[in-house]
Amino acid sequence: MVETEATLCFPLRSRDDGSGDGDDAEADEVLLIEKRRGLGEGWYNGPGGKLEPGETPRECAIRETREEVGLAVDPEGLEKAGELTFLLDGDPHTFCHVYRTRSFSGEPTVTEEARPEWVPVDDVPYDQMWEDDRLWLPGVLEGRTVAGEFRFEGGRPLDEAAFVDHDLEWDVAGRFDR
Ligand SMILES: Nc1nc2c([nH]c(=O)n2[C@H]2C[C@H](O)[C@@H](COP(=O)(O)OP(=O)(O)OP(=O)(O)O)O2)c(=O)[nH]1
Repeated sequence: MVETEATLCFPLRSRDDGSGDGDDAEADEVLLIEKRRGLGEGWYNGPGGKLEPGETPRECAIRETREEVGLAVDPEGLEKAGELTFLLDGDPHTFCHVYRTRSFSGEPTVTEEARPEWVPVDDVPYDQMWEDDRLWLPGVLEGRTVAGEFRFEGGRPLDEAAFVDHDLEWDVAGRFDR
């Protein structure tokens, strides 16, 4: 099986926590999408998708975020947060570059592919996401870096396979070359 290269991008913003208690505590929110078609349809995820020929992962993350939710991400502020390998029945299926950013402009809009939604980082709907996300996304949203391998079995497409096990390494920024 030929491995696909893909990206995910998690835009973050700070919001007044609304407690009205007089301090300036801010709660972070992350822009998730409800995916409206393709792999992972009906689940929440970050904007993202497969690399096009000749495209770098960073270019792909920026393009997909623009196409799926209409946000213009500033390349300078795009921070590499993870590299995830998804294996299906023992074979590499997708290698996914994960980014986060606080530098973008525009307002998220609904497209044919995605319905965007700002979600508090401590209230991410992990029960409506890929099963592995609860293992790595909380750390990514806290600012950490991660390298992970996730093994799925017994099906094609990937989103109908069973998640069987994983390996994770944290704080691996030195390993990322782009
Ligand atoms: N959060 C998360 N994302 C995943 C997992 N596995 C996985 O492939 N993805 C991501 C990588 C890609 O961003 C996305 C799949 O690519 P895609 O959105 O282009 O797929 P698609 O089939 O809809 O492609 P297309 O028809 O639009 O070309 O899903 C996972 O376990 N967790």
